[in-house]
Amino acid sequence: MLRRLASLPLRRPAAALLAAGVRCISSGSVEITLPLNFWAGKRRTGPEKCSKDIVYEPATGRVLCQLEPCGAVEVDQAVKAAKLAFGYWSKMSGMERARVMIEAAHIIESKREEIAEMEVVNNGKSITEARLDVDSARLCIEYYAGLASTLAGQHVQLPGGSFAYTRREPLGVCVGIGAWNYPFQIAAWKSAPALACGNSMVFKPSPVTPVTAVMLAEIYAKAGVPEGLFNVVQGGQETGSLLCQHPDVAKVSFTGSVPTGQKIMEMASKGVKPVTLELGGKSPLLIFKDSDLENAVRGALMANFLSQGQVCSNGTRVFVQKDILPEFVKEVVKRTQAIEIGDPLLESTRMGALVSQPHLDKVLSFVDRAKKEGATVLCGGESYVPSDPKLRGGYYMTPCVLGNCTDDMTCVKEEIFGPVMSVLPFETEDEVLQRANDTSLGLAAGVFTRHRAGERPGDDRVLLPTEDCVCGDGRCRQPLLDHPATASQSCALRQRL
Ligand SMILES: NC(=O)C1=CN([C@@H]2O[C@H](COP(=O)(O)OP(=O)(O)OC[C@H]3O[C@@H](n4cnc5c(N)ncnc54)[C@H](O)[C@@H]3O)[C@@H](O)[C@H]2O)C=CC1
Ligand SMILES: C[N+](C)(C)CCCC(=O)O
Repeated sequence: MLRRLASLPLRRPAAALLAAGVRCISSGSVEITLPLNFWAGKRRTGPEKCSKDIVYEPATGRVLCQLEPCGAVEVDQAVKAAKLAFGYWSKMSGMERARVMIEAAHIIESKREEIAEMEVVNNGKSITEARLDVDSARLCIEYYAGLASTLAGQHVQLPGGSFAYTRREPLGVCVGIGAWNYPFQIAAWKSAPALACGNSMVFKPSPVTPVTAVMLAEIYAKAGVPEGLFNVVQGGQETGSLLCQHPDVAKVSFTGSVPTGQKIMEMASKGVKPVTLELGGKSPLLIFKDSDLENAVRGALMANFLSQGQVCSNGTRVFVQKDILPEFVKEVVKRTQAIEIGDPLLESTRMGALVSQPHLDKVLSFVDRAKKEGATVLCGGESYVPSDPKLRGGYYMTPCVLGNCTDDMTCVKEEIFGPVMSVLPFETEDEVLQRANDTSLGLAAGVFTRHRAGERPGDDRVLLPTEDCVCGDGRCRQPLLDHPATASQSCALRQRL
């Protein structure tokens, strides 16, 4: 049950309050007492005897709720419920499944503000970002609903009039295990494809952010999925292991850190279960001197400070071509210092709180280590106490830009998962490509330039397949419209490669 500690003078429906410009909840006002597990169509309490984990509100440091980690009995009940639901759901046509999923998407749309607010209260990110997360969850469910009825097998003609055919069959009970940075969105991104294909799911959120996955379970139930189709069990490592090892689980989909991903792959391999892993990153962002500086600066800020920097695909190694380094750094630092930090439920806030005190400490210790290893703090990198007294116990820090970085520093090699940007100068394209690729955490990459590879002034290599070549040679892939070379020069370039 969501209870207001400071109750509103007049209890009005959320929509009416919003229309009147009044936020329904405020940081420090929410206490969650409803059970957070959900299986066979209902919220459930955890085991009677268990040591409860405390869940905190990042914006204030207050206790938000207590978590009852599920043990073997509860995990088994959830998997059994999912197995039963699979029997019904897997026999429905794609079109029938799509109808229910579209209904779930409509409900998400109607509850956008409520879900976003609870995400903020539990995770600490700003309300403007949380709303986009809810939209992305809804869009994902809509997308896979659209795909559900298109899943089809193949017909293969064999000699003598015989034929063979293939069918796309669902696997059964799938397990989803999520990280804390996008709690509602990860639950939706994992469940939507699984459900569209006819599977059922038991989802385990991070014990740090248990609140909104249960809201998704209620939404699916309201939309009309069979009881037990999408279940939520709460807990940490032990509950997660029980799920991965359960004999009735057919597949595990995981989002989280590399070390945990390795353990999950190992457990799943013992049961010969397929796994999908979305793990950490230390991605490069390449900024060439010919780029639009305004675009590049905005890109670097987004790629480092979205969700307080707690995004796996963030471009945290920012390689900047030497010629524009001073100008780029000046602008990035100026704008980083202007980022509004504070109450994540306020519309004006651009950066909320990090997810927990231990995580904040870890991020700050990366900044300390960077200093010891010779990096220069160009701005930020310190814990921050907002002026509002109710936020004083929250987990805030000032976003940080590190200069004088080198490739061997810890801040450049390891995933920090916080608002810390490392800036690294480079001279040539070959050099930066080699350095950018020199990582075992290469999840994503970004490039800012006005020219594609092979088109940069002074660069005569042909790297990207584009439109038809002016020379008429089918294998030649020089761009037709903007290539400076004549037909014969273009062929000559190709031959030199
Ligand atoms: N590639 C991607 O899409 C994303 C990757 N991440 C990565 O996740 C990390 C941060 O998230 P955390 O929640 O701290 O990661 P984590 O790996 O500590 O935990 C992730 C989930 O795994 C569970 N878990 C932990 N040990 C387990 C075990 N032995 N068996 C089964 N489940 C277990 C946790 O309870 C949690 O639900 C970062 O490294 C980040 O890069 C986060 C979000 C997205
Ligand atoms: C939603 N998005 C694209 C910003 C991040 C998704 C990956 C992650 O969960 O960290």
